[in-house]
Amino acid sequence: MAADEAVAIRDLTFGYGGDPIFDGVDMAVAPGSVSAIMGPSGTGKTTLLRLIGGQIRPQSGSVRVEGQEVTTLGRRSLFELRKRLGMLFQSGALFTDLSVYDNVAFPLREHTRLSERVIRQLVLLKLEAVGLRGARELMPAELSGGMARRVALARAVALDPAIMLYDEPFTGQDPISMGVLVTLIRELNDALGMTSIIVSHDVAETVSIADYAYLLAGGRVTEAGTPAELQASESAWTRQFLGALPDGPVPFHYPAPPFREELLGKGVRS
Ligand SMILES: Nc1ncnc2c1ncn2[C@@H]1O[C@H](COP(=O)(O)OP(=O)(O)OP(=O)(O)O)[C@@H](O)[C@H]1O
Repeated sequence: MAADEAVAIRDLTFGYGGDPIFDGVDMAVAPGSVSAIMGPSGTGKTTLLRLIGGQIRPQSGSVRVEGQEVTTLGRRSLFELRKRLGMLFQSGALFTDLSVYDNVAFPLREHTRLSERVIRQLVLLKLEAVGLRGARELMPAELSGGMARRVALARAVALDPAIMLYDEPFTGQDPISMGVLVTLIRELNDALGMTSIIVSHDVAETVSIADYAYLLAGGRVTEAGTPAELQASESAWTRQFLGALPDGPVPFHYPAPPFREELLGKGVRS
């Protein structure tokens, strides 16, 4: 079934058992776009990716991926759907006992019946796309952190997913590797005709390649728009968040009595 939206979320509510994490989330991700999901720690960004991937089910609401309702899919259909979803998570380590080549070949050998000759073409193509065709014989222990993340990216797109989900893809990277990854994510999205959703605390880098960004807070999407629209937002909170400003509606200072009073010992018991 053709879908106007790569991912469409409507009136989503979810909680792990305690307080609800989502209370009416709506989101519409256009095919071919790069979208950023941002928000303070603990607002549920990773949880939202898990709901999109069908790893967890919401209490109510709808999550459609390429027109398919994920929340009611059975195991077999979910398995099929996941082949269309690529995931690059911060914790997604490489198999340490497999070479770079075999790491990228792994999903192809696992999920397809392609011959080794075809698999070789595909692996070399993906490694070329991330600039590491020449590193195919290396073992993961011989790679820098940036190279390892790029191999993981090549592995994540090995099956040509329609949608790529990234969870904190830049964490732990030096500025050069981060710049390479940022550009790569955008280029791969466009070259492979994917849709990408990125959860990241690296606001400036993520926004620099995003077509659209969602800010999550308090169980909802508090603001959504193009980076330019968000930068021009009337909300002081949004501007503070996007500009990484230390002070604003989210105060720098934990609530405390006036400093002068404390220095002078007023109201201090000990
Ligand atoms: N498996 C789980 N069981 C119970 N609670 C969980 C589970 N996973 C996450 N949580 C809680 O759900 C809330 C949202 O977590 P989540 O990791 O989705 O947030 P996040 O926005 O991705 O955070 P961060 O930016 O710090 O990575 C947090 O309060 C977290 O403690």
